[in-house]
Amino acid sequence: MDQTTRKIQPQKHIALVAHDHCKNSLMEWVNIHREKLQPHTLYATGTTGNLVQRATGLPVTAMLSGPMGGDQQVGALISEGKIDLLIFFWDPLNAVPHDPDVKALLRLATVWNIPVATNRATADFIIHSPLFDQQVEIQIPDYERYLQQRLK
Ligand SMILES: O=C(CO)COP(=O)(O)O
Repeated sequence: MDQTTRKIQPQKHIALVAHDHCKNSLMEWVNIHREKLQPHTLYATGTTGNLVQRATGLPVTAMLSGPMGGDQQVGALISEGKIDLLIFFWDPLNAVPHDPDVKALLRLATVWNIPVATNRATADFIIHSPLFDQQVEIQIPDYERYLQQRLK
């Protein structure tokens, strides 16, 4: 796949997602890093978003709840280049009914090469990275060229 680049702006669009047993941990993490997260635009799946907003007062654009399609909505935003960073505390110890959606979300985050934290330690590394508040250029699939080649 040919690659092109996309600029991630200093003010980022960040998606927050947590499975039920991980929600407290995510809310605690957001509270700890409230000041750092404040200038950025937050998105989330339904329950996570409402809980984060209630617990921290930060504005969050909430999609549908995960099992009802929220993971897919976040994945669609990633495919459209509208999400720059995914913080997804997924639960490795409990099954969820929408496991294919979880996989699809993680897959699209990898396809579009955005930074992803799937646990708290990685989220800490990302938020403490000097790149967190900077403009960053990432490599992404060159979709225009991909389409042109398929239409030849
Ligand atoms: O299920 C989720 C992610 O797979 C999260 O959904 P909620 O934020 O609605 O709980």
